[in-house]
Amino acid sequence: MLYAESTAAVKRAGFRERLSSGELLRFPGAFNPLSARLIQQRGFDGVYVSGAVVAADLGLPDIGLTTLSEVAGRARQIARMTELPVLVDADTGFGEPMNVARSVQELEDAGVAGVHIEDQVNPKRCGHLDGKEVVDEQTAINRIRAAVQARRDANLLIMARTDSRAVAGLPAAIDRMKALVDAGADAIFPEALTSLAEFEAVRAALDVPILANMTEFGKSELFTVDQLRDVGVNIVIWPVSLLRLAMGAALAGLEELETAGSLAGLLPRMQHRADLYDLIDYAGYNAFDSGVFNFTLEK
Ligand SMILES: C[C@](O)(C(=O)O)[C@H](CC(=O)O)C(=O)O
Ligand SMILES: [Mg+2]
Repeated sequence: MLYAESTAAVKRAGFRERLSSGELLRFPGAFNPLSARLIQQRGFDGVYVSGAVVAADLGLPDIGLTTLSEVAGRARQIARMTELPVLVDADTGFGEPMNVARSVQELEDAGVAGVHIEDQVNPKRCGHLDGKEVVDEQTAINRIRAAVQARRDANLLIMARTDSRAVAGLPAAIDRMKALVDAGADAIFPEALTSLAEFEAVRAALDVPILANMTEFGKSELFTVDQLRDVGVNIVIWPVSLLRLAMGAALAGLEELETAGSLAGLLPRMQHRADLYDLIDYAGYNAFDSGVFNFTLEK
């Protein structure tokens, strides 16, 4: 009932422990707190909060228009509804290194277990689009140093994302990744790698956990969990996938309404009321105050 039982500190410590085991952790992106609960119910390892999804949800493109407050607010709503660790996309950190520091503290207060900060210039864009630009290495390092110094819980994972692969090629990108690890990054998000061999090369060059971004319609082939595990990836995200699936289903529903005039034919494709109530633990509220919330439902 109500919010998750685990504190943020417990979730962060658990995340660190699982990461140190070297296994591959699966983090689908939640587009709202309810979908985060579905991710948890299905036994995934963590929840990703995508900047692209926060923006798209507001009807905006992913070009750095969303504010720290909007992202932290969404991250807080999601983190408090799941026992799983939440990894949040902090884009470029929302400004200069001092802004990065404040962003990290705000997101830490929101209860997330990890934050990633990238080296794109502002205005940024999706890492799988052409025409990206990255800041110079010292600026990228300064962002990560500021993030590391700002956290108050040493278990908050600071992940450095670099978009340099598409801009400067893999060898230069790997040099930058090493510099970001030296600056204190706990993990690396090598954006827009194109092949499993590239993940293997990054794995061989670094001693910290690495993340694979399996976003659709981008530059990366959609590798399987097994393929990514075999090349030593530690976290895989499907950042926008649930939103894409949900929007696809919503469109199909609207088309059915237009043509059939009723949604009766789509009932088998819908989440049943009973499953929704299960996901939000309606029974827990019923037990808390059966005088007000009692309700039974046949499926
Ligand atoms: C991971 C990402 O940063 C996100 O915001 O989810 C995006 C995903 C996308 O736009 O497909 C990205 O830049 O890769
Ligand atoms: Mg993003």
